[in-house]
Amino acid sequence: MLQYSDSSGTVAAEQPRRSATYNEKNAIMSEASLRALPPPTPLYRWLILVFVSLAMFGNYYIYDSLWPIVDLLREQRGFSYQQIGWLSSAYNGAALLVLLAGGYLIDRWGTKRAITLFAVICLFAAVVTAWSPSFEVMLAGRFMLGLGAEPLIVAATTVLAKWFKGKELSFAFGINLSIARLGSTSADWSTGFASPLYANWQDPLWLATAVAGISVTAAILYWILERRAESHYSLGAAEQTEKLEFKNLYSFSPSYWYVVALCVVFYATVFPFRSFAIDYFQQAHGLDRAAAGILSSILPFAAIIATPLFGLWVDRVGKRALFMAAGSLVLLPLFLIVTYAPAGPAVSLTIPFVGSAVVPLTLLLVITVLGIVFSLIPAVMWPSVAYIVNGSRLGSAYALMTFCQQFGWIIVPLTIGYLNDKFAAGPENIDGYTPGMWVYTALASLGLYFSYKLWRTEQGPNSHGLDTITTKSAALQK
Ligand SMILES: C[C@H](NC(=O)[C@@H](N)CCCCN)C(=O)O
Repeated sequence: MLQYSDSSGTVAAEQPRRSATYNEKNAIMSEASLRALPPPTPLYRWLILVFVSLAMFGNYYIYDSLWPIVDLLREQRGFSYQQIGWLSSAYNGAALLVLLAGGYLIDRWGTKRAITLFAVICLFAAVVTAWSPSFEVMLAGRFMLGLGAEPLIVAATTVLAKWFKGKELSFAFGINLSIARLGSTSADWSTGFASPLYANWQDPLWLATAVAGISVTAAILYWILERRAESHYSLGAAEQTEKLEFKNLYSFSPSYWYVVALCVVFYATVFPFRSFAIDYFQQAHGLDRAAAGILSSILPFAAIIATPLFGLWVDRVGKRALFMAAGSLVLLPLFLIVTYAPAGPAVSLTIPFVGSAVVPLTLLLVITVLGIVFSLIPAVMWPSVAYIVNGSRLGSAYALMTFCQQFGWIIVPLTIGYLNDKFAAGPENIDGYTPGMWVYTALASLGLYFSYKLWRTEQGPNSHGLDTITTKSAALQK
């Protein structure tokens, strides 16, 4: 009879006839060698982080490579805004399907094989998206991207948890997310450093395919490193990846559901806004593509720097629910300012090796503030779940949150595309973009409502300490 440690650390008896999963076998093998081998060196841990994060870099680049060519797809291939919305939502449709099985596959194959396989799926997705002028083929490519990209993110998180648990886990998550966001930023910057490619819709997508190659290479290097580590270091028993489970949903507390609701409306606002932003800056504000790309890049670029800093700050001062409410409040007026406020004076922006842009001050300020909110809310929201949910159910809680996130994110691009088409949005009719901006504003007000409810709950007897637990208070409790 086999014995293995489950994620809560208890030893369970293996059921007869069920073959051991990859992690179970790994746990048994590492039990035997645990005493003989030294722990991995810090350098080895950080190398693992770099390769897994580079796999994420490619993943985020491919996802965002579509947005700088929205105008070309409309002009050269006659796509409507609604078809652009479908190209965005196809990713989420696939993610909804695969997230149900993702945890199982990662557990079965182990993260080495899973990350490489998902990176290869992303590479194929990039090829299919760039391949043919047919809308249906492109849609299939974006669907395939959802099948690879979202479970790759889950697998990467599993790797970080395994290598950094009890070490610098939050900081490692912050660095991982920053490198991933560099992928989004680079896709926006490609309008500058790769501007000759933007003569047609296809070449920027081939560039994305090349970046997908970086992702696969990084995944293979991670595989080699982790395999070497298994015989040189004691890695401890691998955690089992928790599955998405729909039973016992009711047992999560109201605070958890307020965080999930905030997550749904927050990402349903920011990600679709980014999808249409470069085209919007071109059509409604008269920027050229390179300037629109540079302006759009400020959002993920701000997040690269500010997300880890907000993480460190919040760990020191607590006040997590308050920070989420404050971020939601700041988000609320931004889309209306973009729509109704005067453009203000033109200001010049230069990004070394990328290019320069002259952009209206109002847009620059709004995107910068949006970038700060995009750093603050994710930096506080994702780690907050760990304070609300019991450790043994944390994996399920995150999987469920990511699953719910897709529902908002699938609907909004379709809605914005529909509204832009219905109101004939374009350079001759800038007002046609206004209904879409009101949709973002309505979602942001829901975000404010959910974060206020969370804050109120956390002030009362059912608090989980979101506003009170700090690194200092946690250390005193030990
Ligand atoms: C941490 C969070 N990640 C997600 O929301 C992922 N489910 C999807 C990311 C897709 C980006 N192209 C984030 O990025 O804030």
